[in-house]
Amino acid sequence: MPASAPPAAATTAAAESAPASPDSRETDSRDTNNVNVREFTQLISPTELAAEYPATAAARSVVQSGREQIKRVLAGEDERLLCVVGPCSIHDEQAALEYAAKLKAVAAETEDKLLIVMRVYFEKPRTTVGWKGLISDPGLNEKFDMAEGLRKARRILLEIADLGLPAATEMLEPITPQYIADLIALASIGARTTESPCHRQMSSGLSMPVGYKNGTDGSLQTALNAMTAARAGHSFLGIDPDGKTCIVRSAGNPWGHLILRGGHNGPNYDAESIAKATAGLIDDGLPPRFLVDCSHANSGKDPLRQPSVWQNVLGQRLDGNDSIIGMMLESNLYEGNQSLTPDAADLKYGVSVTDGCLGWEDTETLLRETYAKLAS
Ligand SMILES: O=C[C@H](O)[C@H](O)COP(=O)(O)O
Ligand SMILES: C=C(OP(=O)(O)O)C(=O)O
Repeated sequence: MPASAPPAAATTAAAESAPASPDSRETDSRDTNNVNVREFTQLISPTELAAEYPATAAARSVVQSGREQIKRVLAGEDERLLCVVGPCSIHDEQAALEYAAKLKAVAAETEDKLLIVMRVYFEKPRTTVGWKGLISDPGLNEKFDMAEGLRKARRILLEIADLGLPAATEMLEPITPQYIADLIALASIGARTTESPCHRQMSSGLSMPVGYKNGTDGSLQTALNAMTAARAGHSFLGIDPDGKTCIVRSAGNPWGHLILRGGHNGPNYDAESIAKATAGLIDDGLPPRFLVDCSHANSGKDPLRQPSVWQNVLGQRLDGNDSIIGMMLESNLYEGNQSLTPDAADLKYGVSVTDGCLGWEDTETLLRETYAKLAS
């Protein structure tokens, strides 16, 4: 400490004996609050965003009908196979819409046996660090223009709904649903957040069915507990449509379901794991019907292994196991994945920037083969 600086103890004694002025109170608060925050940036409210991109009657009808069809599959009242298919993450509007148009064509031709819902994932939960998705960083340039990210997400969802395709997404930030949930037919809570009380509470108020991945460690009970928790009503902190912080009082969401995605110890789509999941659901008083994610730890993150996982699970279903109500597939226009580039304009078109995906041609073949097997 320089010789001219006052001794700290003296400063403290003076501060203790003198009444605090408004200025010193402000200084005190700055010393202890938001120490590691660099900036707050106000965001457009959900109501304002919806006014910019209103849900058309046609889009609302696709979402409503998608939710109802999914609920019937979950309830065991509709025997079609629920196929949640699409990119690991959306980063390019044009590619997302090209993909959606292709998927819609297959969905229309196979709809008597398959209920196809497109993965339209805008929020990526990272194991450590990495691009967190289009809502967080729409420019893929670490500028984090989240107002623009939310705009893009809403616009893409509207365009996909206008094509007549229901959309599925992961709900990661508990703030996000107020901005886009009216356009989502199916939500999921990821393996990294299934154990989080905040996400369970959020799910209890969501308007659509919600799938819970098993934990990254493979833990089934984490997802079963999430289902039980989210079926109950909760009171929790959130935002309202005007973007004001508020107490949210939810009614509980009865449409929770399990998604098996494998774990650190390996896959969990084999017959023994499927039987264990069915028994676990029954033991916990939960409906014994679930999805299998053919990607992530079930494919060892090798996108080209997804078709064999899919065929295996489909085989179990064809053999009579109707606990399996559907599958999830990570698929994009083109196979594989790529690293981010300093300029997003240099990215390859239609290739994932997160997990590797199956390419469109193989995806279409898989869906059509599946249809043929179910129809025969
Ligand atoms: O589905 C996407 C990824 O598996 C998830 O976001 C985790 O990715 P990471 O382990 O590369 O961070
Ligand atoms: C992140 C995802 O999966 P998981 O939570 O299973 O890792 C995902 O499906 O995009």
